[in-house]
Amino acid sequence: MTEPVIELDGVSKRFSRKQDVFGLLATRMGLAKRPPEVRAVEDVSLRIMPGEVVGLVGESGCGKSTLGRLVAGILPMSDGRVLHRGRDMSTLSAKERKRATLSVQMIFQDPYASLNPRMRVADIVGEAPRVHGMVEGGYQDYVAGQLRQAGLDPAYKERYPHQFSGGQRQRIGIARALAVRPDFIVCDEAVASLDVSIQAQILNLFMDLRDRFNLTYLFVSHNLAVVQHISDRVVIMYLGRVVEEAAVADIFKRPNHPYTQALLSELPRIDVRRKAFSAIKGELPTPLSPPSGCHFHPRCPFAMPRCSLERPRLREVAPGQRSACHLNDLN
Ligand SMILES: Nc1ncnc2c1ncn2[C@@H]1O[C@H](COP(=O)(O)OP(=O)(O)OP(=O)(O)O)[C@@H](O)[C@H]1O
Repeated sequence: MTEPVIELDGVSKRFSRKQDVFGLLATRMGLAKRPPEVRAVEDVSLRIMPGEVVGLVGESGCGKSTLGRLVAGILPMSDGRVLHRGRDMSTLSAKERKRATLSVQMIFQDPYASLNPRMRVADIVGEAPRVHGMVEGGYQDYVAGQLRQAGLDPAYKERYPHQFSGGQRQRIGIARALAVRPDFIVCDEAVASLDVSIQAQILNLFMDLRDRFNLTYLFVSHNLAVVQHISDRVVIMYLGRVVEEAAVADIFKRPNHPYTQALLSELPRIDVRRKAFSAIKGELPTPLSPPSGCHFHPRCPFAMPRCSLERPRLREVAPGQRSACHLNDLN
């Protein structure tokens, strides 16, 4: 059986909320409770297979970026394990971990903020492979090759990031990520800040690179049209939990979870039968004190008494489609 490139096993992330100095003193002296925790990601298990593009979708604040950062290893977990090609990242030796960390790269929404403005493009792209002894042939040729691969003219390699357009900067970010030869890339809203025509070019570049280098992607986005275009499989998150996952065609044709249905109803061309959900009721509750049971129940038009009491488990509702909703037990 093929092994997943990335596997998450019960991954959670809690952030402790900052307190002011009086709150901190009161907590230290035992006069006040510990500061409340933000449960950004709760018990997520996921397998991503070689060559797959998995779209990660949900409203703002539901934990997508946090999950992406946990996968990329740039944020420590509170609980759970992330396995890269079957190996638990936390149990690797320092040398092995360095190699595994390089294998999983991240591309961010704001290419400008993620590039050092004082570094020339050649160094932005070439520094990590040079430090890690990955440069094949001459350094200048290696950098030129990496830039070319991302669709940039190597003649500009002595320039600084501010001398490039938004789309070109994102290509620099892509060249930097690819230069250390990853097999898995987390794209966190990687095209969200670009014009629509540039978005299409960058999405096509991601697809070309996947085919050329056998890459696997976790594609974090709140744009359903982009996710539909690029993904093989879609994972829907709500308030830190995965509520549904399925092949892209199944998610868009027959969404199971009421939250997925509500999200899709915001796409204009979706089946009118789902118009009952045309806007998701109410605001996303705070992850400081999420609703009991199914987190979605206060906003769900189908909520039953059980939904506020018991957390629904993700279970298979059709081949390859898993959903966490008590309604499925009524069928
Ligand atoms: N460093 C942090 N410290 C405290 N809370 C945090 C931190 N990072 C994220 N959070 C909280 O964790 C929750 C999930 O945030 P996250 O950014 O992962 O969501 P998201 O779905 O990616 O949203 P967006 O699309 O707006 O980026 C939010 O309530 C956020 O405020």
